[in-house]
Amino acid sequence: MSTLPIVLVSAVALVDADGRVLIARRPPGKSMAGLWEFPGGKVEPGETPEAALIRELKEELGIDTKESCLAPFTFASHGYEKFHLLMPLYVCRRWTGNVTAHEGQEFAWVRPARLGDYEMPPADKPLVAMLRDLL
Ligand SMILES: Nc1nc2c([nH]c(=O)n2[C@H]2C[C@H](O)[C@@H](COP(=O)(O)OP(=O)(O)OP(=O)(O)O)O2)c(=O)[nH]1
Repeated sequence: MSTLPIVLVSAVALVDADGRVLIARRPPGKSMAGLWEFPGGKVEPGETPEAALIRELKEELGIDTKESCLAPFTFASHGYEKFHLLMPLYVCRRWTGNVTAHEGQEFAWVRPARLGDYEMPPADKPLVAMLRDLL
């Protein structure tokens, strides 16, 4: 049996009016630097996954959304070497403010069919397939 800690990370596919999805590039110095990911981050103790996302979207992108605008879509359950990632993925089509790189990150708005052109963490592969087929 694995004794790896389970790390809960909330992530979101922000979808714009043209049906494109926002991905962000992991900055140098972090684990998996240079890979593209869905915005989000670790859920802190005492926080709900939705509250974590609302917080991260404000911190990372400078946008505001609310819980009722976060629709559960699917999740990733992936064994990394040092931890097991459990990552709910929400879809969000309504927010206020303009997406701006608050933490110096690079962004891309991408059609679901083109997400495969961007290198993403292994946990994200099944998520990309689901977005491509179901979004
Ligand atoms: N936000 C986000 N994280 C992802 C995705 N796919 C994936 O494997 N992860 C992993 C990368 C990190 O290990 C973790 C998110 O942690 P984080 O972004 O909040 O924190 P971090 O980079 O400072 O953490 P660390 O891994 O450098 O310790 O989840 C994704 O699509 N979006």
